[in-house]
Parts: sequence; C-alpha cells; structure tokens
Amino acid sequence: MSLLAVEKALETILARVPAPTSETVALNEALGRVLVSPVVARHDQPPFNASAMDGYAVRADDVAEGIWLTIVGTAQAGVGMGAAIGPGEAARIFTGAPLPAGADTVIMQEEAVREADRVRFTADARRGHSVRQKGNDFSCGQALLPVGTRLNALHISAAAAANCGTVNVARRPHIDLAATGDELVPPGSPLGPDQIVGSNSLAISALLSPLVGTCADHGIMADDFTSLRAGLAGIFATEPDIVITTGGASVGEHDLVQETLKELGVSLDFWRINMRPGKPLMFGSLGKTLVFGLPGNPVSALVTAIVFVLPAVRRWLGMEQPTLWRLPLAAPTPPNTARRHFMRARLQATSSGLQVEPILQTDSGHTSSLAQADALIVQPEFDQGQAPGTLVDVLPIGQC
Ligand SMILES: Nc1nc2c(c(=O)[nH]1)N[C@H]1C(S)=C(S)[C@@H](COP(=O)(O)OP(=O)(O)OC[C@H]3O[C@@H](n4cnc5c(N)ncnc54)[C@H](O)[C@@H]3O)O[C@H]1N2
Ligand code: MOO
Repeated sequence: MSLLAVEKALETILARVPAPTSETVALNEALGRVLVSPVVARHDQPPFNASAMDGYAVRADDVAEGIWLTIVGTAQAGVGMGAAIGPGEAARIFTGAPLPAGADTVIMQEEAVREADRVRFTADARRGHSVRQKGNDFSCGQALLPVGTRLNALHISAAAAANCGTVNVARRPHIDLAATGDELVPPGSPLGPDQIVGSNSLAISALLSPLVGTCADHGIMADDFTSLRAGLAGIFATEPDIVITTGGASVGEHDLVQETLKELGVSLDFWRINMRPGKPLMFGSLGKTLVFGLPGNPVSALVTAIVFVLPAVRRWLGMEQPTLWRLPLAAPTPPNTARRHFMRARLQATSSGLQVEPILQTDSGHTSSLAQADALIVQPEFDQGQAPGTLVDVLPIGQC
C-alpha cells in the first residue's frame, strides 16, 4: 500500500462514522453533551414586563420636576401589586417585580425623593427605562441553541432559563484502548532494564474522555500473536464502538498488530498516511466497530489521535469540525519533506495579535516538546520553509 493523503484518510474515516443517535438526559447531567435537537424556549423571557431596578414604577408622562406622585402600592419579585396605577400615581417596586398595569417606566430610588406616601424625582423619566420588556430575552418557541452545540455553563444557563428540564443529546461512543509492546510497563512501575513507560493509553484516554461515554484501558499486550489475538478478540467480543491500539503498527518483525487485526476479521481501509509524525496509522472496521491502529511513538500516537480519532468522535456526536487558523509565523520554519508535517508550535499573544512559533524538535518519541506545544503548524508536503510573518495553517491543541 502506498502512503495515503491526510485528507483522503480523514474522508474515509468520517464516511464510516454512523449518524448520531439520540438520548434524553436531565439538564443537570448535560454538561459537555452535544445536542441532537435544538433547545427551544418553553415560555417568553421575561414572562412579564419586569423592573430592572429597585425604585418606583411610574407613567413617564406624569413625571416632571417638582411634581409629587402618590404611592398606591408595592410590587416585589414574586408578588405583583395586583392593581393598576392611574394618573398621578406611582408604585414602590423592586428588581425583578412585575410592572403594575398602567406603569411604563421605572426610576431608580437614587433619583427619587420620598416623603411618606408620596415621591418626586430628581431626573427625567425616559419612557420604558429600567423595564425588561416581556419576551425581550427570548420568546416561547424560539430555538436558543442549535443542534451540534456542545453544552457548556453558558448554554446550560440559557436552557435552564428556558425551563428545559431535559435535553436530547447524542449517545457517546464507548471506546476500548490497548497498548502493545514487550518493553512497556504501566506508569508508576519500577523501570527494569530495556523497559519503557507506556504513556500512550493515559494520554489518549485524557484526550477523548471529555467527549466519549467510556474509555476502557485494557493495559499492555505483549508482542506475540497468541497474546495479541486473545487480548484483541476479548475486546471485539464486547462490540465496542471504537477500538484503539497503539504500537506494533510499523514494518518490523515485532509489529504484529495489523496481521492480528486481519486475522480477527477486521477489514482494513488503509495503512500508512503521508504525514509526520504518524505515518504507520491503520484504520478499518469489524462489524459496527471502528478500529484505529495508532503508531507506538508517543508523539505520533497523540498527533494521529488528534488529527483522526478526535474528528471521528466529533462526527459521531454530530459536532462541527474546527477550522484551521491562519496565523503569522514568529520564527522561520525549515523545509519540509514529501510528508505533511504536523509541526509542534506555541501560540504567542503579541500587541499586534496572535502569532505562532515553531518548535523545531521533530523526534516522534519526544514527549516533553509536545507538552510545550499548544498548536500544530500544518506544513504542506514539499514546503520550502517559510520566513517570519508568513501566514500558515495552525491547528490549536491547547484544549486537548
Ligand atoms: N523500517 C522502518 N522502520 C520504521 C518505520 C518505517 O517506515 N520503516 N516507521 C517508523 C515510524 S514513522 C514510526 S511512527 C514507528 C512506529 O512504529 P510502531 O507503531 O510499530 O511502534 P513500536 O515499534 O511499537 O514503538 C515505537 C516506539 O514507541 C514506543 N512506544 C510504543 N508504545 C508506547 C506506549 N504505549 N507508550 C510510550 N511509548 C511507546 C516504543 O517503545 C518505541 O520506542 O516506526 C518507525 N520504524
Ligand atoms: O511517522 Mo513516525 O510517526 O514519524 O515517527
């Protein structure tokens, strides 16, 4: 198989992702979930003309310098006055209270002089001032949040105000994760001779967990057919939505993942992408299960998870894909090879706007440089290298 273009690989993956399916959850459990139906207001907001200030409800036409109005009642939040005000009258009113019939304006108490049951004002009345008109926030039946919205605190505020106790959200995929490699030990273990700490599973789990239902870590599988076959067959038996392996994806004698997956019935769509890091990525499916075989190198594993697995999960949930940013380079980039380079980089906020500074480390086993990055510059194949100030494509990864 020759190297596949990044776009073609992504297109192939996204075409295999099923359409979102819906489940209903209580709003207090909906943080981070993605809407499959819009949030629609169930009432006008505010439901009545309401005071925005503590002060006096008046008829604007009645207010003039030196004129006293008679206070005929009180309106407070939750308890309206229950009567109208007439010419020459005012009502004491508090923030959030329904405006009494007949009133059209509220004047705040700092601009009022009160004596017993009468009041005059030190400022002009501006008709409608300090009144939140019924429905000025939203009206009954209005769509407030569209399909595809990933609910954050701001969205939950609007949905709650609209009296939506439940929301329809996308079912989240269940993911099974396995690392492969005889040399690997779990993080936190004593490190024996020739051993490496397996970091990929924790990293990928951290990347995907905010979006997915479960991300079950099946630990480390040895580089032999018997262990791999048994381990992976056990995972496929539970029919997860997505299986992700890391390591054993390349061409060495110990890279057995591809052969094992095929033996277990996985139909492979592709293997090897024209990118760095991350060339030996595999993708296929077994029944309804999508299968990603990511490279073992930690930077390659995480970059391919960001570039291919995250978009698949977003599609699964019905979310939009983020677009690349165009930012000026803060420093030159070196020439690229024939493979598209997802170059580690740092965003810099300057007085003239955002810039992106390339990190020149390209070793795909070098995790500390990836930890310093909050963006990837997407450098085209055969790019001859660019001077500072040139606009380049940037994929922000600071939220990952
Ligand atoms: N002759 C060739 N050799 C290699 C090629 C090639 O085209 N021809 N491709 C290289 C590229 S590019 C990559 S990327 C790697 C990927 O190889 P594998 O997917 O087979 O990964 P491994 O050999 O299993 O491991 C590579 C490296 O990463 C470490 N590793 C593995 N798993 C983990 C883990 N879970 N956490 C942390 N580190 C891990 C492993 O110890 C190795 O150091 O192949 C090149 N070779
Ligand atoms: O394509 Mo590999 O991921 O560079 O080391």
